[in-house]
Amino acid sequence: MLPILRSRQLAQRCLTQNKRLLTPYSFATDRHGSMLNRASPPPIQVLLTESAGRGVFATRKIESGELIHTAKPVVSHPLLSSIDKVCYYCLKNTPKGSNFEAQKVLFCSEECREQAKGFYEVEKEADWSAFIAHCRTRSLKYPFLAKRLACMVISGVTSADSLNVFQPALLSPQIISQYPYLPKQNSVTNDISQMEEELDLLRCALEGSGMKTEHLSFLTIEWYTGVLSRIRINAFRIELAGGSSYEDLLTSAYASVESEASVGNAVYMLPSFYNHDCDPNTHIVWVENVDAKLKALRDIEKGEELRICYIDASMDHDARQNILSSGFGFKCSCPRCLSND
Ligand SMILES: C[S@@+](CC[C@H](N)C(=O)[O-])C[C@H]1O[C@@H](n2cnc3c(N)ncnc32)[C@H](O)[C@@H]1O
Repeated sequence: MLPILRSRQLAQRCLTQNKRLLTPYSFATDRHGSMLNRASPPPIQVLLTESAGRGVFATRKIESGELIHTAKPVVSHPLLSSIDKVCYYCLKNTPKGSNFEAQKVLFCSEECREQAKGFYEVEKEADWSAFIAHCRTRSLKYPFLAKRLACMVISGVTSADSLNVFQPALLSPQIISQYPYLPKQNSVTNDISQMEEELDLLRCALEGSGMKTEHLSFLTIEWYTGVLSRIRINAFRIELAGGSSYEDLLTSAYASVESEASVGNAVYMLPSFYNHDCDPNTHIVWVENVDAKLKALRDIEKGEELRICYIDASMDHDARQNILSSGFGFKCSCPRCLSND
């Protein structure tokens, strides 16, 4: 899971990493992963790095504070605790009693209700109570993204392999579907047999709604574990900042460390190619809904890699290394870690 940078001081530091640019990686954006700003292409490209797989690089100088690009999610889902507070499609705060309510979920606008048809027409026919109870008792978030993706595949708005472009987690099955920052006493092992149980519950809900078996043939354990493993590494925790200025965004993002203001989770196309740095030059923020904004934290030179911070950068060296190693499967060798800061 990739949370947001919270520290104002860190935003001011200016360390860059010179990475040799290797083979360009050409990516395709689908209708969910497409960028909002179509007027001019964003000043970035995805290339191979020397040691961190693919990464995002500047194609021109980017000014501090510049909005680099925006992105819509490939798949998103509110937290169970937010279902009665935010739009079921775009995660915008939505007062109960809105005209756009549908059964037990809320939509902030007719447009979102329309957009949600891509999964909601399938989802609303099924009884999800057993699946929800399973996830609720284990504090699991990611299976809801897999469930929504499954409904999108069935209704034909996306393909079963739509997440295959993302790097899968090189982690044990035990932690693939875990929320990385759960306190130890709350953590529940989710091994393969538990994932099989989840998949059974997902299938049963869909079969119970009268769905034909041939429409569910993609729901294999390989599909489910592959999807969860990619979600595990590439999903962002959405925290709505709600401010309008850049300063507001930084301040409210910082405040949200205390309040754990997460409203949901989402996977994006381009943002998922950003690598991590404990002293990042780029920041991802959400203002009022799930649409992500990537902003420069300082001047970035042409050819420089753009990196965001996946964790709470205010933690000390050892804590950061531990989380990145156990939660993301890599040893961080950013300049800040190398200097033992
Ligand atoms: C969200 S993905 C970033 C894009 C990824 N490099 C790719 O090729 O798809 C996160 C993964 O990238 C790699 N990664 C990100 N930041 C890294 C870093 N600072 N050092 C080493 N590997 C890193 C790790 O394998 C991590 O699990």
